[in-house]
Amino acid sequence: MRPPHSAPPPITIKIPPLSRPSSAGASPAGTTPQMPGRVEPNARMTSDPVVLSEQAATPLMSPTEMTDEEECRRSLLYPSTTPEDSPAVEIPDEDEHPVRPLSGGRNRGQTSSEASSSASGPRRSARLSSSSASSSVEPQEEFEEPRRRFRRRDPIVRSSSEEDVASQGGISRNSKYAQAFEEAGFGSISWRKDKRRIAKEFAPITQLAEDIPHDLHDRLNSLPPSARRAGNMQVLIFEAEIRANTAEDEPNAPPIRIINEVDDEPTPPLEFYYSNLMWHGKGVPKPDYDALQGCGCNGPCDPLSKTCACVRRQKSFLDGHSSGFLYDKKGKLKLHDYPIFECNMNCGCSDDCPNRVVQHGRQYEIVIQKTPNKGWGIFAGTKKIPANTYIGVYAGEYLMDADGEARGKIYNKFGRTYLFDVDFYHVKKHTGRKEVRYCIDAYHAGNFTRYLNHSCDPNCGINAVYLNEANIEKPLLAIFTKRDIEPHEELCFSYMGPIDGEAESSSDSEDDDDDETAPKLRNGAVYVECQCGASNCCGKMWK
Ligand SMILES: C[S@@+](CC[C@H](N)C(=O)[O-])C[C@H]1O[C@@H](n2cnc3c(N)ncnc32)[C@H](O)[C@@H]1O
Repeated sequence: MRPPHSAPPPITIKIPPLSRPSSAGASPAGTTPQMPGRVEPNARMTSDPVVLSEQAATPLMSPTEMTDEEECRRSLLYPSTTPEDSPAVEIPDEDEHPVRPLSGGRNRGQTSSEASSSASGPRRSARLSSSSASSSVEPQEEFEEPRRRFRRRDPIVRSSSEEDVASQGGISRNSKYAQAFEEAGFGSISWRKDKRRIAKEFAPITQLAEDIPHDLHDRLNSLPPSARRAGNMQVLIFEAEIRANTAEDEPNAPPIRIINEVDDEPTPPLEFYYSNLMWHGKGVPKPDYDALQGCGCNGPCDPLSKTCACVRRQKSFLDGHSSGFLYDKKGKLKLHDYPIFECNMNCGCSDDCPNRVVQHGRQYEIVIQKTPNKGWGIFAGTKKIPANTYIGVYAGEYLMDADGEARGKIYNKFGRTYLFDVDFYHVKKHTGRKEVRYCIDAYHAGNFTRYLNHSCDPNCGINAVYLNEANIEKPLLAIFTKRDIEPHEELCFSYMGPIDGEAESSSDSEDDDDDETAPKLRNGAVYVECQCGASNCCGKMWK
């Protein structure tokens, strides 16, 4: 359970730390993520052309001050819990927290009580966003009821249709077997009639932010750096963790390699749980399956269909700029910056439907590689990646915006941001709400996309995509290439979102340091000069 909301300072979120001191209060060597010289503003990545608000933040700290700051960070990120906050056993209910966006299932990690009892590790943060406003909005739904891990399900006999189940090896409803089953207390259902119910039963489980596992990194971080480096162990374990944690939702994705030819840091800091999933924070509603509309197509959907519900829904969000689905026959994106509505678990169409791309996962090799001046980045592998190819989902914690704001202030102290505002134009238009309601934080959980650096001339873009989610305010953030990517070329997107107007004046700078690359203080937040190297570089990553 999370601590009481009343406790100041404003952060009331408790996330299980990935790195945890072995004894109370002390952080052993290697447990604290290092942030050599990279400093970020309280900025958010954005996909909409919105001006980012510059928030108060502390300036860069000296190493000594950083050490002193650790206790502060811990108390902010992982406030201590009272006994009533930490029930002895919490058993999640799959009904209450169903689905996750990408296909496949995953075991849950620790319960929140286990997590809170071990909380204390330091974290860094900052935020990425698709636009920039901020707001604290009343949650639609809260996970406050006790959760049960197991629920009893009445046994059922599944049959796809009355006519042909027997020929497929199934049990027809009229067969003697079905009668025997029913006499024994088993019900029977048919696919045609009970499609939605069956889909819901097999829907993926919603992951909760409070359950983000951290034991693997805790163990690794408790080892001295020399031990972690022996035999390339840290790299091998990092790469293996990626494979293990994505095996279900990206079974066909080429393996991700980690390369550093710049310095001797073996991998990025061991500070997050590698996952392609969305981990729901407090107050964030579970995915809405009930209102999720599916099409009734058989086999692959026809993009020219006049009756397919998914074609019609997609069309209604295209403002006449395209027709059919947003993917062509090869699964390439036809139009950037528009929301994508893929066929979903309530659809009758087949798995090879052209409107299922993101849900099939990454198909191209990518590499996590250290850059000389921007920290870690994402690069193409040995093969060219064609334009308009799906790369990955910006995975992490789905948070209420107010929680993102609070985290952002802490993250500023570390100078890196993984917060991303979900502030797409179509969401604002659809809801009539200008404020950002949710954000995604890839600091504690996320995938390789958290290493995508900013470029003023980006070769990738971000589209809102809806898989198994009817809530227009909760899309996934899918990254697509915007042009052909050469082998070994770095992949970047714009942290400012699509640039459709003049960048905001930087006259509000509080620091007129002559050194162009020195971190700048603006309204208390620390900014780093953009190092993208593009010919049109405007020198900054944030509006
Ligand atoms: C989302 S992280 C990207 C991954 C990051 N490089 C890392 O090592 O974790 C954003 C941070 O990367 C760095 N960064 C990204 N793009 C940059 C750029 N164009 N110039 C300088 N630093 C950049 C900044 O420190 C920024 O806060």
